[in-house]
Formats: sequence, structure tokens, C-alpha cells
Amino acid sequence: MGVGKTTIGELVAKKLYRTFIDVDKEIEKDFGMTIPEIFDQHGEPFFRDYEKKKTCLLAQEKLKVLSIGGGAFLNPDIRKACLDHCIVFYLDVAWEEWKERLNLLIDSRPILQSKDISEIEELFYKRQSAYAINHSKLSINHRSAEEVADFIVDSLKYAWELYEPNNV
Ligand SMILES: Nc1ncnc2c1ncn2[C@@H]1O[C@H](COP(=O)(O)OP(=O)(O)OP(=O)(O)O)[C@@H](O)[C@H]1O
Ligand SMILES: O=C(O)C1=C[C@@H](O)[C@@H](O)[C@H](O)C1
Ligand SMILES: [Mg+2]
Repeated sequence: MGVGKTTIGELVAKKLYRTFIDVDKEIEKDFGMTIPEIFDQHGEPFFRDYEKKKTCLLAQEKLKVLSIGGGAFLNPDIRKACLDHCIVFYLDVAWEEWKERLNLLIDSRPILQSKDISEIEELFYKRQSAYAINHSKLSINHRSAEEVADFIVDSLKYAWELYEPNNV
């Protein structure tokens, strides 16, 4: 959560001339409400169920850059849909760096609200085993969003050249 998927995903899509889809924003459009409002009015289980359906559907779109919600990958159906249909990048950040961003996140991420710092730290580490299932892991520590986006684009281009060496 809040590692930079939306920010970096948007940059990657621009650099690759691909359409960008942010699942959280699509859900907000569907309901005409913000994520905190959906949590507030319908509760987290309702949000998670809708997030599962929406993400599994959007993961099947071709030639797009998709940014999923911070808690989405904890769901095994979402993991399977993403791993089957997409190239999954895990943006890894150290707790020490991420916790400095908390003030930017707290108002818009209902899952952080009503938790103290030790509960937030516990949640941070608890999620890592699910995030560890991916196609490519990269550390974003001390890197700007632009640097991470360039790295992702370069690694994809390199892989495509290896896959189709005559098509450069
Ligand atoms: N590499 C970076 N360095 C510093 N700050 C960053 C970086 N990438 C993103 N940010 C900032 O961190 C905050 C969260 O970014 P963003 O919304 O892109 O995260 P996210 O992973 O999409 O979050 P969520 O899991 O809730 O969807 C924003 O304020 C953004 O400007
Ligand atoms: O990490 C999470 O559980 C969440 C992250 C956001 O992207 C939103 O999907 C929502 O706030 C839940
Ligand atoms: Mg996001």
C-alpha cells in the first residue's frame, strides 16, 4: 500500500504508449464514491468482494498497464488472475522508508485508520508473504518514481528483445 503503484504505473504506461488502468479509480468510478466512502457505507468485506471481481476482470485486458489496490494481492483469486494474465512487478520498500510516507496516506487509506504505529508495522510485514509471489521484484528504496518507471520499461524492453531478437 502506498508504495507508488499508481504513480509509477501511470509513468510506465506513458513511456510504453499503453493505456493505464488503476483498479481503485475504476472502483471509485463504478460507485461514484471515494474508497474511504465505500468502506464507510458498505464495509471492507463488500469492498474486497467487488475488488476481487473487478481486478480479475481487468487483469485479462491485453496490452495495458494495471495498478491494483494495495491489499488486492492478498486474495488468492486476484493473485492467480494477475500471475496467469499479466507480468507482475512487486515494488518493494523498506519499513523505515515507507513509514515516512504515512502522513501522505492516512486520510485516503481506510485500512490505516484507527491503527497505531505498531499495528501498521505488523500489517506491513504480514503482507509481505503474499507480495513475494510475483514475476519480478524491485526495490524502490531511495528511488524516484521516474527512476523506477524507467527501470521497469528497460527491463521489459530487454526481455522483449531476448524473446524476439530480430524484432528490435
Ligand atoms: N518513488 C517514490 N518516492 C517518494 N514518494 C513516492 C514515490 N512513489 C510514489 N510516491 C508518493 O507516495 C504516495 C503514494 O503513491 P501511490 O498512490 O502511487 O501509491 P500506491 O501504491 O498506488 O497506493 P495504493 O496501494 O493505496 O494504491 C503518493 O503521495 C506519491 O506521490
Ligand atoms: O492496502 C489496502 O488494503 C488498500 C489500498 C488501497 O489501494 C485501496 O484499495 C484501499 O484503500 C485498500
Ligand atoms: Mg494506487
